[in-house]
Amino acid sequence: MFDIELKSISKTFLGSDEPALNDINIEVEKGSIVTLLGPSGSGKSTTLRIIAGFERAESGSVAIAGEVVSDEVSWIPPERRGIGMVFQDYALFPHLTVFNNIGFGYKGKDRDERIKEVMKLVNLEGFEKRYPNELSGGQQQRVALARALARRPVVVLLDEPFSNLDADLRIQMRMEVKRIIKEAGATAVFVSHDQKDALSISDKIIVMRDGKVQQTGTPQEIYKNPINRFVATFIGSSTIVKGVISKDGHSVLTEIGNIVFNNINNLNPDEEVYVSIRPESLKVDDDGNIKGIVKQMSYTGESIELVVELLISKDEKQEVLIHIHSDKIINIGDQVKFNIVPKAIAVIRRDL
Ligand SMILES: Nc1ncnc2c1ncn2[C@@H]1O[C@H](COP(=O)(O)OP(=O)(O)OP(=O)(O)O)[C@@H](O)[C@H]1O
Repeated sequence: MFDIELKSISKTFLGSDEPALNDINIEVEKGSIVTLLGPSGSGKSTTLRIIAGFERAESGSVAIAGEVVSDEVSWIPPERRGIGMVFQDYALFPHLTVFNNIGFGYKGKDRDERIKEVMKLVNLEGFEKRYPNELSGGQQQRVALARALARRPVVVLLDEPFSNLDADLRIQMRMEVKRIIKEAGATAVFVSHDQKDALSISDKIIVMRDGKVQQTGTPQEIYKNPINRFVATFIGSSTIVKGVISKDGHSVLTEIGNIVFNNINNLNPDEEVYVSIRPESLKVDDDGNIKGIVKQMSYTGESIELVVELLISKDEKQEVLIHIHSDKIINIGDQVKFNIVPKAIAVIRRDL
């Protein structure tokens, strides 16, 4: 059962030649967390606003909990769609206490009881009488989330909810927000341009670019099997090399060597392809059969990230990304040898 269904949604803003959304189809399963992920201008916020009813599509339909809320003939306004919103800046009322912010607009008989319940859920007990300016960023976000959940919405929509938090708090709040949404049993759609937020919080990721859906899948599917070059380089880092499928169809002959695959789906012998190689698939090894020179190096604490340049032919070079998880001392200008290990390597069609 889907709590959100977008069918063939298109939208071109007045005065613009290019559509902001071009034939978008999205299905969000009940109780799941889905992230719309893409670069600036890819159409994420417009999609969210169309689901919420702040914007109307020219064509296509939107259904929430099985009911059509928008199509060519019908229109249900935002306040009657059973939606809770968390905005990027949280949009808390500065003159209201935490208690009254959370209860704002809630008219049910169980108001006080429900506010207490959601305050417990978001771990804000004891903060009832505080005002928003007396709260930390993470606490403000909890209030915004509690307010969105108070009315027991079918769907919660969150627009870049982590962008105002510093790095440590961001990691903590990702896990916390996920817990809260799952405990509340809500269906949630996030908008994000941050791949780490998307990978860590989502059951499914919808990757968008130029108003189109590029790929939909679990974080693992998107990371391990990106469908095109854009997805491979936008989510995580990847080295892209050119290759040709071998005659027997079991390997790809690339500029940096022959890579064997167990199964290459839907690709023909001699077909020209790209291969996306994640940094953890290149293993530095003194007996390795690929050689290169270290051009850049950065130490992140967890690993050493290298950019290594290989000489492919007299006038062609290829840079590859390698992550090392050891105390090995490597300097810029050193020669390194490495092998390809089939951990996270994907064959990508050239025409997608
Ligand atoms: N109200 C508007 N009027 C005209 N054009 C708009 C309007 N809102 C969005 N657009 C355009 O529609 C396209 C998609 O914008 P949208 O805000 O949905 O992208 P986004 O992926 O959310 O980007 P960001 O991460 O920067 O918020 C962009 O080209 C943008 O300029």
